[in-house]
Amino acid sequence: MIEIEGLAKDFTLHHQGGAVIPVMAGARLSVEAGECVALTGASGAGKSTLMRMVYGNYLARAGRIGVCGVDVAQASPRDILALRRDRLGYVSQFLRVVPRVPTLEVVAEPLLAVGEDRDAALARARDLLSRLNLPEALWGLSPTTFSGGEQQRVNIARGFAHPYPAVLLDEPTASLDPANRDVVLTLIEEAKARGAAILGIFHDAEARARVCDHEVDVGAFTPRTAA
Ligand SMILES: Nc1ncnc2c1ncn2[C@@H]1O[C@H](COP(=O)(O)OP(=O)(O)OP(=O)(O)O)[C@@H](O)[C@H]1O
Repeated sequence: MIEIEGLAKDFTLHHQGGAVIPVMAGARLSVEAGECVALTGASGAGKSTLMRMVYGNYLARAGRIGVCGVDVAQASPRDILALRRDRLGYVSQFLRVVPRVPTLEVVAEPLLAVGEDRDAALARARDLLSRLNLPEALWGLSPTTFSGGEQQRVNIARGFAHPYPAVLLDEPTASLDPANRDVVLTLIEEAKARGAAILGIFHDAEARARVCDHEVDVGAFTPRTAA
């Protein structure tokens, strides 16, 4: 489902004399269907950089990033957008909200994008928002003014609306109370049970112990020259 081999990344600092900083080399990992793999390693080890390469936001210098039959390292922007629509979900810590779009639509949108029936998409959105304890009074409002934790729950509902075969999670329980954290971990378990391959960053060790099958220490891929 997710197969990474020989992945390398340099950052070129164009505003600092073009200095080239090698941050990753020889990265490899695989996530099978129904598995959740946690990226670990010290701050600055490259966890977020690796996730951004898998999602196609950062270009790799070398290597292969196979996601559901697409090599993201080589794919065209159009193929990456199609992959994100149908097969690869991403729950970041922060919601990027389109102004004036009501919460229910924000959550249903990924389902509508793959051609799901509108009533079914809205029903799924309502179900997720109520499981995540977002008050019904907020569903018709844009999430722009919501609290950090409310926005994170809208983002999680949106990320779990469509049953993507591959999912990236960036600290999905970061600003949640224990009850909502438990709901999110249950959503992750349900996604695994339906065969999703999940790659995530979890600073919450208990969450990692509950849902993750393996850990990959990204520090092992830090080039010596950058250490
Ligand atoms: N856009 C960028 N330009 C230059 N260097 C970058 C950029 N993004 C990340 N880096 C560098 O790449 C390295 C890895 O950063 P990254 O954010 O991936 O680490 P991380 O493991 O996610 O850290 P944290 O746990 O603190 O979030 C760091 O040395 C960082 O300074």
